[in-house]
Amino acid sequence: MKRFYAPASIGNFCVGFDSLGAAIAPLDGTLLGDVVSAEAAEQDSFECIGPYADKLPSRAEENLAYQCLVHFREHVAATMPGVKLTLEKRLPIGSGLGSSACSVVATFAALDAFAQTQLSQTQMIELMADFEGKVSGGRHYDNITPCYLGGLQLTAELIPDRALSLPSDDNWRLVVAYPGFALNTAAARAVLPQQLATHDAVEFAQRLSAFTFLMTQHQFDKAVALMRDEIAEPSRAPLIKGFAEAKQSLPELGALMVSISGAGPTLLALCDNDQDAQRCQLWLQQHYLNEHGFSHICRIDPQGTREIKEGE
Ligand SMILES: Nc1ncnc2c1ncn2[C@@H]1O[C@H](COP(=O)(O)OP(=O)(O)OP(=O)(O)O)[C@@H](O)[C@H]1O
Ligand SMILES: N[C@@H](CCO)C(=O)O
Repeated sequence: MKRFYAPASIGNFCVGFDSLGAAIAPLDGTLLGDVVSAEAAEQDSFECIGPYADKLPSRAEENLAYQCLVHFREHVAATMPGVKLTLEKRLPIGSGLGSSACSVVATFAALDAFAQTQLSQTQMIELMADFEGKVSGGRHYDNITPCYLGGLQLTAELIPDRALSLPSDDNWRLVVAYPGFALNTAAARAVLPQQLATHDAVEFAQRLSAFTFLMTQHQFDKAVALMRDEIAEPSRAPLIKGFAEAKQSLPELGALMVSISGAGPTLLALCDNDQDAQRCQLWLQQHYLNEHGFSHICRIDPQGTREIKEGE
């Protein structure tokens, strides 16, 4: 049996709309992501279990993981033996934590290992991005690539091998708070501006290129000081109850930057020490989460998708 874990990720990472993303790992060791297993069977079958399984369509045909299996058999490994695919859905849907990417990445990683197809990194990322594009209303790589490869990734079709891995500060504490309601990614993309003024496009390019350069130079404080999202946040913030208040309150508690994770509604607060992160987390627990929400203090997950043992 092949069993793979794919971690949650933060799309956009504030300054890199559709182009920058980070895989995350809670400091307390919680597996914040989906798990997929592939085991030999007489014929193909699919099961979806786990805490968020009941939030997905009940028909296998509508589940992305099953769609990935059908595609893999038809287009990649026609002679693969029969497989029982099980998705353990551990991330909420429409969370801004790359939930669909997690299922897609874990499924293709498990199938590639099960069928011993040994696809290249680029082939895998392209397969995965096709499926992400199907549901989110746009083909973007910023959840797929960090989820698959780990780390902080500058990622796009025009980038060699689709990904450039950036260093990050070991002191960073990423406080993520999922408020407990869903925001559909396609809906959150529909409110984005259709066009950018030349000045805004130039400033976006300047900000992302300076951020990237400073990160490669390990000048993390200067890089963080540049972090602003003027592309997506202005039009998405009104869709997220409580975001504006959090953005105002958290810097006083030590957050160096407050932004929307991916398409939202998960909020990201960046701190550089545990005490500030704990203060921000407490505020978010008290003011941002409903009874279905959760929060974690995370670091960047350097590993990305990986094989795990049964029971892990
Ligand atoms: N295995 C799956 N995981 C997640 N979504 C799935 C899956 N299978 C089917 N879907 C459907 O795909 C859509 C995913 O919606 P959306 O893109 O908003 O969510 P998301 O990827 O979870 O968002 P985010 O990237 O912000 O976490 C939903 O309609 C959901 O029902
Ligand atoms: N870059 C994508 C991420 C979706 O999680 C967006 O912001 O729409």
